[in-house]
Amino acid sequence: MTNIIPLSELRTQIDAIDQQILQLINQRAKCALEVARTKQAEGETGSFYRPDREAQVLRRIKELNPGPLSDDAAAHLFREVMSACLALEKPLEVAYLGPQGTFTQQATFKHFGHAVKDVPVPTIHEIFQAVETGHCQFGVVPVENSTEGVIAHTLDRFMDSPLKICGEVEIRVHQNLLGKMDGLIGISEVFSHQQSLAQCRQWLNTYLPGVTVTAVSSNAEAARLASLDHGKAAIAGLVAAELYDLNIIEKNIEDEANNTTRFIIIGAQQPASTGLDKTSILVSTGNQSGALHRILGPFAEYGISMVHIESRPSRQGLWDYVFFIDIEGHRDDDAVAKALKVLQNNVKMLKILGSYPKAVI
Ligand SMILES: C=C(O[C@@H]1C=C(C(=O)O)C=C[C@H]1O)C(=O)O
Repeated sequence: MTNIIPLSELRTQIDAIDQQILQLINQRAKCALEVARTKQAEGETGSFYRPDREAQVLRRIKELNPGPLSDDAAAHLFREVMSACLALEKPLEVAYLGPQGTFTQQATFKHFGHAVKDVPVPTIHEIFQAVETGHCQFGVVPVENSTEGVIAHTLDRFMDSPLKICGEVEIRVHQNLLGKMDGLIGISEVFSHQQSLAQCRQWLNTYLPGVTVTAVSSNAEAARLASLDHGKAAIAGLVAAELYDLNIIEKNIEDEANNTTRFIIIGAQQPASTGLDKTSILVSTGNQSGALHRILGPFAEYGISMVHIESRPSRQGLWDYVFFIDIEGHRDDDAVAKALKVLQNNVKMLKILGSYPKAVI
């Protein structure tokens, strides 16, 4: 028989370990504060947050992790430790698509940790504005969903914004039917954001045929409305259920099993190369033949993978388009720099929206 260690002894061990962890974390926090002082002494102003350095710290933790904690669990713990360390100086102010309880808020905490000051903002346009005016240092906006495709508002806003993309984060999006009722019978209306409604279209047709479906400004707003009327339901995340004290009538009602939304972090910063980065660009060719060839040629020539391409009307002429493109690598990496230089000569306009570390957690 294996030797069973008494509970009291295990708890004594855990208490002693916790004391050591606490001391070490505080030692780390003091170091992080010193980093801030050094940055200040070197003349840096504004935020001491460094997305490139944070990505490297988290990647290293995953590599070093001996287990039994999973690499992801270890990285999440360190995400929070870093967040708390950075907040000692001054918590970052991050604008996100509110109100509280949205998936964008979840994405904000996943990327920055919980020590940020999260500032709910009602529209994507105003999130850009909040960062452009310096009201917040960073913003978090959805950019694409695996079921529904790009969020056009976000892409379009980049056409005239000086802001850069300085990070990305993905959230596995589970949709749920929430309400004050106990089941599907008697539901007269369902509220949700238009993206979420689209992600649950088949489910709604199958289980709530003929029920009025109304798009509102956010899932959290839908949950709030459902909390006011016992005959009306909302489609939203579980955080919204808790926030508005709603029953979970049906869980995971999204049509696609891997429904995932990608969010980007916008700000004035331009992170340094980490070796595992992406670069997003905006390209306009004018209404010419062979336009796509001129765009893709330089990437093929320098062996650069394109992860995403999306076209949007340029709004500068009928059938004139701009392309939003994500490639692998950082603008300072040799091959990417060379390809972008060639591209610049091939097209009417090239705007680098940012080079940033690939999502780590
Ligand atoms: C400590 C630094 O500053 C901040 C805090 C970090 C941390 O706690 O590890 C990492 C990057 C920055 O966001 C640093 O630049 O090294």
